[in-house]
Amino acid sequence: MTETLEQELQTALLAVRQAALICRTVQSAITDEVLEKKDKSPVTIADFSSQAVICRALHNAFPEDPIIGEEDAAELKGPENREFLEKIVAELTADGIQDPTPENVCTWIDYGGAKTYSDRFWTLDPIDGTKGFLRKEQYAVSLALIVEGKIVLGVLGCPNLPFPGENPTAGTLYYAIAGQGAYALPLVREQEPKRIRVTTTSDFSESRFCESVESGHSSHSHSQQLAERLGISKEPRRLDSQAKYAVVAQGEADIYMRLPTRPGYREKIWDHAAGVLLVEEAGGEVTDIHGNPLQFDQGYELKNNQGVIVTNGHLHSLLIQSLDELEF
Ligand SMILES: Nc1ncnc2c1ncn2[C@@H]1O[C@H](COP(=O)(O)O)[C@@H](O)[C@H]1OP(=O)(O)O
Ligand SMILES: [Mg+2]
Ligand SMILES: [Mg+2]
Ligand SMILES: [Mg+2]
Repeated sequence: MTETLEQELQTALLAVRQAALICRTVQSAITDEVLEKKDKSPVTIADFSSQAVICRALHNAFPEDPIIGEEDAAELKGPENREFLEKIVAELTADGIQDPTPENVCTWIDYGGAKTYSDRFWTLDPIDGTKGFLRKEQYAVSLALIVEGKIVLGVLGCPNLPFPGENPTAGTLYYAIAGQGAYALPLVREQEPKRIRVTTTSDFSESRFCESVESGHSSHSHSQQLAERLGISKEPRRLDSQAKYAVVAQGEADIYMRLPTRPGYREKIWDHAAGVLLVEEAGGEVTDIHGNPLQFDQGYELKNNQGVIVTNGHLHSLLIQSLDELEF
């Protein structure tokens, strides 16, 4: 990568930080402001507010860049959801965003409406782990830039993950640029970025894995069988969202398993892109369950991949081999 991506990095860090702080405000006040999407998954004022501010910032800085975002404003435009839209407007007004009229908010959200692959695009999950967000547990704001099918920049805002090596619940902002390493910044405090690295564990008996809280997103029974086969005895760490990638990248777990619960599900690119680069730049390895690289040039889904396996690198090939043998 000869380009420095400095402007992209600064724009992305500023936007994700702002969105993460908005999410934190909404999470601390959360009541029952949830919409149900067509696929029955929840979406909140914070998901829409986060997508609005990030897409607005990206559009201002890089008007030509398509954004493949998770949410769209279609449902917000219906009269039955006017009150919900007004709440987003009120939230963005309180956050000091300029001119957040209902129309502008919908326009900003829909900047994230690209669906197809292009040579250079952003992908955004305004809140990854909405279920964790609603439980007041882990969630992440995830943004990545993909150029010619390769993830070149990833930013992950994790408002409820403590800064590595510190206790307070102040939250952490992670970023990685291809070829330049993975870093953590406190979400609120000004500080030099701290380089993060995966563990050097090469023995499964000393390893710990993490996985989804939701057994509907990743099979807990299969991960347990695999753990037994490999001699992993430590309890898994269960947490929502791409925070799992951050936990592996900063060496707090050695493995993240995402094992399919049904054959037809295809992972979405915004659920992985930022996390993948973070782990790779921290020295780790990411593939699907068959050991194939994740392909980010197939549109909004990882069409040619099934599940995801993330490790510190040392444990990767043996883990994939055991998965193969288990033939789930
Ligand atoms: N059957 C499934 N398998 C894997 N991931 C899923 C499945 N259904 C939903 N998801 C996605 O898992 C992500 C959360 O993952 P985690 O459990 O690791 O926190 C969400 O983005 C969610 O997408 P969606 O936004 O459509 O709900
Ligand atoms: Mg969702
Ligand atoms: Mg989401
Ligand atoms: Mg998600």
